[in-house]
Amino acid sequence: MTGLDARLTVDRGTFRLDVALRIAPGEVVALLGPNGAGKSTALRALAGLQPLTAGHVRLGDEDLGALPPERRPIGVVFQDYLLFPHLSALDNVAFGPRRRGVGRRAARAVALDWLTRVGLAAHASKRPRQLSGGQAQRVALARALAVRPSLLLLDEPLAALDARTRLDTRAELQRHLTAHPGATLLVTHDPLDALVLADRLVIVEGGVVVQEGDAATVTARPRTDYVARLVGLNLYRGRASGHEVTLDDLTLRVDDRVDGEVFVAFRPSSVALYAEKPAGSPRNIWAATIAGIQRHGDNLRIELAGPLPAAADVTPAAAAQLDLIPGRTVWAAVKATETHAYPA
Ligand SMILES: Nc1ncnc2c1ncn2[C@@H]1O[C@H](COP(=O)(O)OP(=O)(O)OP(=O)(O)O)[C@@H](O)[C@H]1O
Repeated sequence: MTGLDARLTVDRGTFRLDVALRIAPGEVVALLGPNGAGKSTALRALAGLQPLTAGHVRLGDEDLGALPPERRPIGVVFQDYLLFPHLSALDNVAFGPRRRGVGRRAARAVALDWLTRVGLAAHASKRPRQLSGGQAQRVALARALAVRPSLLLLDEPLAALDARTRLDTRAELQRHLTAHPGATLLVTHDPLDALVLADRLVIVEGGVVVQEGDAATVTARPRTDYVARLVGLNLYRGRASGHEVTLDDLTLRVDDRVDGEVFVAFRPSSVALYAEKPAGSPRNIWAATIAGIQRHGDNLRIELAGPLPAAADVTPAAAAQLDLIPGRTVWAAVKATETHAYPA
């Protein structure tokens, strides 16, 4: 198997996508980004469904640029699975091998093998409309893998599924991706899909890559507001000198020793709220206005406005005691040891 080396430049009206992507054989890369960032455009460009303005798509030594979509050694799973409605599950999966010149019987044998691997051998003769959403998605995966693609493209493969089915299908997908010897690109909105399924994250915003790396690094050191929200951290940019970081309206004391332009991040659960200003404390303390309150798992997530816009997680009991209502002023505190500062 060979890896992917792509430079994708695509102009679509006023939007320009310009990203470089390398994926090693066996590696799973998640492409994450907000709506309109260019994820689908990148996937379609790799599949040959969207012409490049400039750049290249190579798999090992092979240049795919001149190949039409159906001749590319690529398997694609779309969000809405796009199975052929008039073909059985078996023939849907056999379609790829048949198209690549495999005889009818042999193609069906390959298809049955793949349906067995995704646990659907008993449903081989069913039409797509007789399958559940999760089953149809597994048939789509079997169909994509049946051609043994050098590059597997997954476009929001779990987005159309309900929560329970999603959990099961994600676990199953993980098994198949681990076994897949080729490169995989997973386009997703869902940080959980990315963290569970991918070896590496590539984050695009406005058509360019804003951050990439393994999950541990990206989640510990977000570099944009979008990434910070994705991983659930408060994020600020400022100027550091020693253990002090000067932000727009506030100076934060941090544990890390840093100098120059830095990011400071901390968890919403690290922010404590008080009705009265806590006295004699080594913590960072600032006055904040409650801008919003939302449920967040078992806790409440409080949106704070003021000199340091932040999210704070508090227990419902604490919220009741503090009488947290929108518009109220509270004191927020975070310990230096709960912050994380790193070069910008
Ligand atoms: N048919 C089109 N013609 C012109 N511009 C388009 C077209 N489709 C999309 N775009 C532009 O391309 C940009 C990227 O769209 P794309 O669908 O790739 O984003 P995305 O990251 O996949 O978003 P989403 O998560 O919403 O699917 C959009 O901002 C949009 O302005």
